[in-house]
This record gives sequence, structure tokens and C-alpha cells, in this order.
Amino acid sequence: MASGLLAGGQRLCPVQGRRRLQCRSIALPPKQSRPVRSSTALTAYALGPGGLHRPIHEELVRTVYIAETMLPTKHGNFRLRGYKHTIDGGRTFVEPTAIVCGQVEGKEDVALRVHDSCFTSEVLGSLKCDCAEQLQMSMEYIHANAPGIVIYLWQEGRGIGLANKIAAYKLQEQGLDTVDANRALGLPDDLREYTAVRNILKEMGVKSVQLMTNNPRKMSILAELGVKVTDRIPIQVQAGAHNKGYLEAKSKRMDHMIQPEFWTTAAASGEGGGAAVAAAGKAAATAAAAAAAAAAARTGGNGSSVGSS
Ligand SMILES: Nc1nc2c(ncn2[C@@H]2O[C@H](COP(=O)(O)OP(=O)(O)OP(=O)(O)O)[C@@H](O)[C@H]2O)c(=O)[nH]1
Repeated sequence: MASGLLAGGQRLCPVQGRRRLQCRSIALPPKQSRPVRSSTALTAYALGPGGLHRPIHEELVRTVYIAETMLPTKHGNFRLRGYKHTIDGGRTFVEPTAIVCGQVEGKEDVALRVHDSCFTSEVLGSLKCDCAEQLQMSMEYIHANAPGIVIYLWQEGRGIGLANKIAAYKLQEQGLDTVDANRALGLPDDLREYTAVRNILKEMGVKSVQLMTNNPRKMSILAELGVKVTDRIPIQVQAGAHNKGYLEAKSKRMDHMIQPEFWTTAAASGEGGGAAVAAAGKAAATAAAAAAAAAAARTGGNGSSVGSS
């Protein structure tokens, strides 16, 4: 079935849940203006497509494949696939991408990183978190262990949005950790939703995945959505001075499976994040070591470890 380009509401082939819908027009979302409350205080605005705690109705969820191109990167050559995703019947869209290496179509046990955007580290080079390192590690890993996919979702700040994340950072400067900062703003710990992942995997014919994550919640949410997760690939980054507290809070307060040595060692006194490691049940240790070495070379870090969950 042909899939149309999106410009002014042409014919598209949406994928919804388990079935592929017939081609039909989807209008681009109308321009929306939102009231901006003026306040000198730190005020949290729920600007996500669904707003706070809004339930997701499956009949309004649609993920539309748009196009694929080849993308040479410093981590190797990838297929970059673009999608439009809506959870409100087409009123608003986000644009997930699948960064693919190798032939994943029809395959079992495909290495999958579900990665949420982090403007601060990925664009600005912030050292306050481990997101940029994890993205680089994922691309290196799936390139070395193809086939694999990184699904990149625009869910900044665990879904609260960039401005709210900046507000949360402001509170973290005053001593709150990443969890309490969200709560102090009246925001949930995590606002992300993953129906796009399920739909993209379905659209690509991926049968099962090994999920590259330390987050047990991500594993269970994807499983609840019907994604067959056969294994977990830990993706741990050695802490630096600036992200040590963040990694510790993720481990202690959000149950992330990050081994203490990744946020408690001497490497944490360094300026940047150190070596990063991915290792898996079925993954080759050599690839993990290669990724760690590459990360160490990149960051000048001194930590390197190959471990399993
Ligand atoms: N609200 C908030 N979001 C943050 C903060 N630091 C990074 N993020 C966002 O957190 C998201 C990544 O989530 P994490 O909790 O780091 O990790 P995860 O994706 O749940 O788990 P992994 O799969 O193991 O990486 C990205 O969207 C970042 O923009 C912070 O201090 N506050």
C-alpha cells in the first residue's frame, strides 16, 4: 500500500493498533494558540499533546509512516524513517523517527532503544543527565549488532516539555532531586506515552525486541501495549560530577536498574560522563566493550565495564 507525503492533508496510510487502516486524508492540525500565563514564579504549563493525565483513547491514536532515507552518521550508516503520530484523532501531531540498522522487518529479538528527546544534553551538550551518551551508545550498539532500531520520541523532560524541564532544573539548583522537582511543580514524575513505539514496530513487521533500557517501567508499559519484549539490554553510563545525583535519583527513586558503581565511583568526580557500556543477555560482550572504548575515547572517561542486568 502506498503511503503519501504529508503536505496539506494528502492521502496517508495510518497504522492503528494491530490493523492497518485504509488510506484516507488527514488534515494537518490547525494552528493553535495557547494562553500564556504571566508569572514571575516558576509555573508549570502542561503543554504536551495530551495535557496532564489525559487518558489515551485507542480510537484516536494513529501513527503514519511518511518516508525513509539513508543517513550516514559518525556512528555508521542508518535508515531514517519518519512518522506522524497523533493521540487525539489528528488534532495534533508529533513526529517520531525510527533510526534503523539492518533488516529488522519480520525479525525476532531486534535490539531496540526507545529514546526520549533531551534538548539540553543532545543539542546543548549538558552534563546534567546521561541522555546524550545513551543515544550515542545505542546507535553504536545497534550498528555493531544489527539489526536494531532506535525509536526517537519527542517527549522532552519525560514528557513534561522543555520549559517545564527548565523549571524543574531551576528547582534542582535549589536542592530538589529530579523527582521532587517535578512534584513541586505539580507535574507527574513521568508523562511519556509509547503507543507510537507499538505502532512503528507493527508497521515495520518487527516481531519481538530486546529493549535497551535500565527503566523497568518502560519495559512494563511496552509489554502492556502488546510489544513482545524478550530481553533487556542494560545501557549504563558512568556518572560524572554533574549527573551523579541524577543517576542516583533514577536508581533510588525511580527504580532504574543502574548499578551503584555507575554513580558512586571516583569517576563521578570527573567533569563529564565517563565510559558507557551496553551489555546484554544475548549481546556480544565485544560490542559492548567496543562501545565502552569508543565512549571513553570520546569523553576522556576512565570507566569501562561490561556487565549484564
Ligand atoms: N523532568 C525531567 N526530565 C529530565 C531530567 N533530566 C533528563 N530528563 C529527561 O528524561 C528523559 C529520559 O528519561 P530518563 O528518566 O533519563 O531515562 P528513561 O528513558 O526513563 O530510562 P532508560 O531507558 O534507562 O534511559 C528525557 O526526555 C530527558 O529530557 C530532569 O531532571 N527532569
